[in-house]
Amino acid sequence: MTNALYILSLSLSELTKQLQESALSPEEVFYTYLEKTLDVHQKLNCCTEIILDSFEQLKTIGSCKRGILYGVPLSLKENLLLKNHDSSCGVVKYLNQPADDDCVLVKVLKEQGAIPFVRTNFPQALLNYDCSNPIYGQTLNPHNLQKTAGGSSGGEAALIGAGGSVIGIGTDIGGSARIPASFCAICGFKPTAGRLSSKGCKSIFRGQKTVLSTPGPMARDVDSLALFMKAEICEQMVFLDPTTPLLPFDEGSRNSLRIGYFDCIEQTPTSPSMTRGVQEVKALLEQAGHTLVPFTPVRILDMAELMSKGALADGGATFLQQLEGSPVDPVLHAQVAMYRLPICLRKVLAFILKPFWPSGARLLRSSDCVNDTIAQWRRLNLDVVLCPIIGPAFNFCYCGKLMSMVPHSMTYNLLNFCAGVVPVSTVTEEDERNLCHLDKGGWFNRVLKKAITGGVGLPVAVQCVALPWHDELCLRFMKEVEELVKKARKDEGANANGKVYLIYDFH
Ligand SMILES: CCCCCCCCCCCCCCCCCC(=O)NCCO
Repeated sequence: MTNALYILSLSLSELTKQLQESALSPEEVFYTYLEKTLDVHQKLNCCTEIILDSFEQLKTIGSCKRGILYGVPLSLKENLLLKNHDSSCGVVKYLNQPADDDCVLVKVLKEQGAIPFVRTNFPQALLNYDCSNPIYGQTLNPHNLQKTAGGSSGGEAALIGAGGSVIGIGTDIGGSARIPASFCAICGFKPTAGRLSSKGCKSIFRGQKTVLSTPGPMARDVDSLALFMKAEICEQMVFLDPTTPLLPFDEGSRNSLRIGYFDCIEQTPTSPSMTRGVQEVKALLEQAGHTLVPFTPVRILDMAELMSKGALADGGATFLQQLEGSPVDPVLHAQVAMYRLPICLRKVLAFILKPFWPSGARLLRSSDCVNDTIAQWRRLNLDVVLCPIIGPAFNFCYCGKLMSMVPHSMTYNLLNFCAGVVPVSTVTEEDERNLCHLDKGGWFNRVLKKAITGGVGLPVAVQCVALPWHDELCLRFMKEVEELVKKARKDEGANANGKVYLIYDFH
């Protein structure tokens, strides 16, 4: 194995150990990843710029030798502010407005010895889970170039999934760190909003508090996500952003868990492979001695309504305003067409739709989704929940037509629970044959069928959820899932039946 292949094969924990012990130098690690990133970008169009300041940072990195991430090259989604760089969010009017300062997360990571070296792609205006915009174009999926990488942190997921970065940061208001992780076979984590600083994470809306956005790490394995959280959660973060809690990262230990599970949710399209992923992981968890309890998400239709009316309380007016002067990317056409409908026409449509699609037509009602959900967890005495995540990777331009799938991920932004995604399997021929069941389930199911047709071999992931501020527990649960899947793969004879996904094969 060449030195480059060796470096690229190391997990984040192994890499940091080798750097701290001087078995590898920051220079050889940096240039190895830079070369790989350039190669991956040529194929996938996942990057927006190489951060030239990183070459300067590399020269003085020795002063950060005691940092947790000393010498580790790091990738960043473009909406994370970086001093003297634009964060366009794919919108023309944000071009040529360089930031005055780095965002807090980047400042802390630099102190911890990490070297941000590349910025990554996203969908225009960030409120979509595809990955294309008129400035940087479409990002492709590393496992099938005919599919999207997902979004909105799709550039991160594609780059990490193809081996061009060992750790990166995405942002997530509706699934944007988790959905592309699912599409690209990596792990993505949405912490409880507020646990990590959001200061300097640019969004297209300001002041929207109903559905909370948060930055979150993305990497090839769960340990890397945990190491990232450990590096960020420190006194300096609280000093730079006192809105974050003085809550040290607790590595803890893994005990037997009581796990709620469900493999589909009402009125929300779910693909056969997403359902199978949950069922297979449920069986593995039971065999390992955990207790699995059926769980029905409470008031999901109320929540879907709150998501839509919270994230777009003005009916999409601000969203359209921000796009003024920009060409609109094709991934947004379905959404923009809806936001442009006059309010009176929407009301008429809602009236007509009500008997056929009540959830899409109901008026906002008051409800207490957070406390109802917590009460349900307490009644069942749950530690965590296992559930599906949107996937497998879609054909281009279908994400905007399938906003009806967003409750799979956005529910946990609305509730402000923490949630993460772990790849567990690949799409089988049988999953593909089972797509015929989607013909029966209404218009959205038929669109989903078109979106995911031709997906054999693509990654399948599951979602792990925990209560607010239980980020460490969520990560420990994700780690348990990851380890059980790896062990099952070995036991079943190295993927002989095509069921268990070979996590590292793609890298
Ligand atoms: C049964 C019908 C349910 C419809 C629910 C519709 C909710 C629509 C909410 C508006 C669209 C949100 C898309 C979110 C995609 C992910 C975006 C994201 O996380 N971006 C990160 C920004 O930092």
